[in-house]
Amino acid sequence: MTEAIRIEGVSKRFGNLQALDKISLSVPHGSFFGLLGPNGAGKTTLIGILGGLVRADSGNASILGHNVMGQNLEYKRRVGIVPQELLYDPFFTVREALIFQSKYFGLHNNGKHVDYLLEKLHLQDKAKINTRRLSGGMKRRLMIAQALVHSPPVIVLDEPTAGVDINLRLTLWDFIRELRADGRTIILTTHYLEEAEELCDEIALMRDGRIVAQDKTTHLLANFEENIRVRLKITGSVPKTLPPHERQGDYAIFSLPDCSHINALLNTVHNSGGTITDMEVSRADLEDVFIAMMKAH
Ligand SMILES: Nc1ncnc2c1ncn2[C@@H]1O[C@H](COP(=O)(O)OP(=O)(O)OP(=O)(O)O)[C@@H](O)[C@H]1O
Repeated sequence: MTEAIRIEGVSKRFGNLQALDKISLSVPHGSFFGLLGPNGAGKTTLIGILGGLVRADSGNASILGHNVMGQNLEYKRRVGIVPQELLYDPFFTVREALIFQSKYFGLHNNGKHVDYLLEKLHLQDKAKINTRRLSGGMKRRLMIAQALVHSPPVIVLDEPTAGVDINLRLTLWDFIRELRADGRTIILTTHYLEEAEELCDEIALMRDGRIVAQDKTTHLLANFEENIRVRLKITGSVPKTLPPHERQGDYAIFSLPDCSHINALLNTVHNSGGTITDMEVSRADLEDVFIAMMKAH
């Protein structure tokens, strides 16, 4: 598989703050890639470098083989970036803004594609409204449409669902999945980890300007050592020799490597005269992996 994005040893300082520290990352073309990390990890700075908005101090980055750091702006045709902040031009209607954006790319007859984007992003009935009059969620949809006017093969979405209601979030993901099925590469940052777990086939976890893990989502979950979570409510005599656990009110929470350890746990409770009055078993999710990784680094 070719690489949609290649980042090699990219560093960026803001004054005393090392926002990015020799980041290297490879995003396969055609993948749905999640870039996750706590506030301030450096995700937006890295995306800014890919979009030519932030100048790296050192390192290299390319999109589909086109360097993003030199004078050649050819890479801009290959990528559509949806930034986190709501940026819009208050002088245009929604449709005018998209037609205008198309012209930046030399697309002078882009009306059909603009109408397609308006429909897919549920903005048709807002087409003739001034962008100032859009709600926050609608402005975000307009920004997504703006990033797609030139049908870029690589799409970078920095928290696209922040401030978007649940119905729209679902339709938005359907649309993004369609784009992906069409062969595009999607790079996503989000703080909704269940969203990342469902959508992304590969994930990089960032912290303090560094990548602390990068793997297929299924591998990250399968290799997590505390894969099974058992929540028990024990009444009667609570055994003194319980394996390590956390307390949550009346419940004891156990993290086990796999299901084969459940029997031994239940036997320990039973043999000491304890009674289990409630039990819940769940698999670790991306949030558990994320929290454990952040603690470890
Ligand atoms: N222009 C700037 N000047 C100074 N510091 C900056 C600038 N841009 C970002 N930073 C700092 O760099 C660090 C990384 O910020 P960045 O926005 O890349 O993080 P992030 O992972 O996108 O966070 P969030 O999840 O909150 O969006 C932060 O400590 C931030 O305060």
